[in-house]
Amino acid sequence: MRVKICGITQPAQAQAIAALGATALGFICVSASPRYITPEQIQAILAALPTANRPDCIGVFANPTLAEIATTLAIAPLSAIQLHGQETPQFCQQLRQQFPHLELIKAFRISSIETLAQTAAYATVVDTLLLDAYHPQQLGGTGQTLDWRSLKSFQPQKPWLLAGGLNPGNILTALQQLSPAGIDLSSGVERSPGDKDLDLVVQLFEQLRHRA
Ligand SMILES: O=C(O)c1ccccc1N[C@@H]1O[C@H](COP(=O)(O)O)[C@@H](O)[C@H]1O
Repeated sequence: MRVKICGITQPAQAQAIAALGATALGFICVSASPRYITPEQIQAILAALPTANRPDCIGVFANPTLAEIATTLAIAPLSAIQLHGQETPQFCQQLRQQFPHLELIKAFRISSIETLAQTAAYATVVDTLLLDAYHPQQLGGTGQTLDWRSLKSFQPQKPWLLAGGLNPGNILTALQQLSPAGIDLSSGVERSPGDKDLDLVVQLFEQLRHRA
């Protein structure tokens, strides 16, 4: 299972989290977020990571322009882009055409079970879907959980990642109910926004080992 730790801001924490077993690291490219880092800061983190068994490096954007993504990629060679705003399938298609080597992840902030239907329109234009909890004022990193039971019937045509308020204390409960291709954690493994708590990341992987 993929394990993405998001909201990384420090090279040493990125190295430690990769060594603990994270398969993906997320970098927040949304300037309004307290976890925002510049393309230059991302570049410094990528340079600190080992080249062998390197985790996927994912830039998280919300309603970006193609030019903004291109500028970021020119500085920081990310392997994937996560779109966390109201990006259309047409925009995803354009992004895919411009950057065919990138994994495209489309995030959906789910306010009700009915909103899951919108994911179908993206199945052919992205590689991976991601479900996060809805918050009226914040785009992400909210610490709010989804109603996992209501997602049991979610069987999309693409692999999907579960996000939203996951932490070492609730991850096994979530995974008893759902079988996503991966999980995505941010505020549930940090001391303050962008400052990851390595003890909590260790606890997360201990919990995941119990499941195996
Ligand atoms: O983390 C942020 O600050 C953020 C800002 C803008 C868009 C997305 C953001 N984070 C994403 O939120 C989810 C889960 O967060 P949490 O575990 O509930 O704290 C994750 O997909 C992050 O990529």
